[in-house]
Amino acid sequence: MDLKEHIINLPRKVYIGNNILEELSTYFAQLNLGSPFLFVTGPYVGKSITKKVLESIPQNKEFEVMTVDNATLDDVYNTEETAKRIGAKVIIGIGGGKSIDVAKYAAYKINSEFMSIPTAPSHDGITSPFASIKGLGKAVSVKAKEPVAIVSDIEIISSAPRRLINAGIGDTVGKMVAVKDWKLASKLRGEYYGDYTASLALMSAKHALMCTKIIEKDVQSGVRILMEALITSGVAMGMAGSTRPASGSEHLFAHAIEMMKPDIALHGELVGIGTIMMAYLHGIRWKKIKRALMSIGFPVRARDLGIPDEMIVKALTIAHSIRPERYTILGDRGLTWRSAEKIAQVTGVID
Ligand SMILES: NC(=O)C1=CN([C@@H]2O[C@H](COP(=O)(O)OP(=O)(O)OC[C@H]3O[C@@H](n4cnc5c(N)ncnc54)[C@H](OP(=O)(O)O)[C@@H]3O)[C@@H](O)[C@H]2O)C=CC1
Ligand SMILES: O=C(CO)COP(=O)(O)O
Ligand SMILES: [Zn+2]
Repeated sequence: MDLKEHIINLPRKVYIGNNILEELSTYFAQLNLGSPFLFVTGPYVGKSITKKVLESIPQNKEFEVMTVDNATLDDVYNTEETAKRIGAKVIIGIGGGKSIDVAKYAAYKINSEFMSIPTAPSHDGITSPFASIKGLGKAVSVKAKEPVAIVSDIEIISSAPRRLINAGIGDTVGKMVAVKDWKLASKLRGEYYGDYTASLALMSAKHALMCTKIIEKDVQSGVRILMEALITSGVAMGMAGSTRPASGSEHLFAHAIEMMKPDIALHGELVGIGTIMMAYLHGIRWKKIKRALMSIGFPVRARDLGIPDEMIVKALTIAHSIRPERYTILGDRGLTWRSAEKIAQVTGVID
């Protein structure tokens, strides 16, 4: 048994409920977090949700707000500089995955606290200690800071556009494939397989499937289940000390598309499509996953997202090379053009 030191950093508190963003100052006090605070937000969320949140911060607390358009190294650098200039004690990401990742990585760089305030349930970076930053020379996420707390206001999150909610379901069902890939790597390569963290990731995927049955009738209940699933998946990554439980071949496909055409679709949308195809390769119930996604209006065809068929096939053929150290069903040599085309056609992703 490998008894090497393994340190797990987890969030101290998860606040979840309706209209709880008004309580932010109370949470700062409960967590003993001093000001100045630096809020990192996006252009849309900044003008709407963040503006409202700031109204509830007491006048004696110092804070500054930064707006980031993207999650690039430049955005991180600007955030770091601002945080140093104002002596920020906490960097707070408020918005979608990009704002949260910039805040998370900047906090890691300057060793300040990081707080996560998601405004959409579109990804599982909400709790994870990893960040996806463009410009680091990697398509995949890197180690960053775990959140001291997560504040999940279900009222706000469930009002996010349906596309963002569906993307979160796509990111989460992907764990079914990710865990299969991990098990395979353990069998074929002797890689360490963490049963406990794999179970957590799998449970989050099952909850995402459950969410597809509820969300049409009751958005708030569906989103609450989804948020718990996203938080659980993030915790699984934190415990594993790697994104292994949450990212396998389905993510490699998504990263391959993102490399070729950044921002062509939401992260979770690409992961959802990747999940259907990789579940087919693994011989697991890909039709059930596809049906569940279709039932919520999730874009399951390349053309629904405006992605050319050739790009899907190309992504399938290069996906294995993105993170060669993480063995998946794609193997070391990847798929041939013909087999990739067939997989995409059989699963109905392309015509
Ligand atoms: N760290 C990790 O482990 C993980 C990181 N990721 C990363 O996260 C990113 C994907 O996150 P995602 O959220 O999909 O994309 P974005 O952060 O790009 O957000 C998509 C859009 O949704 C908007 N938005 C957010 N909340 C609301 C709301 N309540 N109402 C209306 N619009 C809203 C954002 O506005 P605005 O313009 O104001 O930002 C943005 O325009 C990728 O960069 C991906 O790599 C994904 C999974 C895991
Ligand atoms: O998106 C992620 C988990 O959902 C992170 O995965 P990567 O480590 O592949 O970037
Ligand atoms: Zn993901």
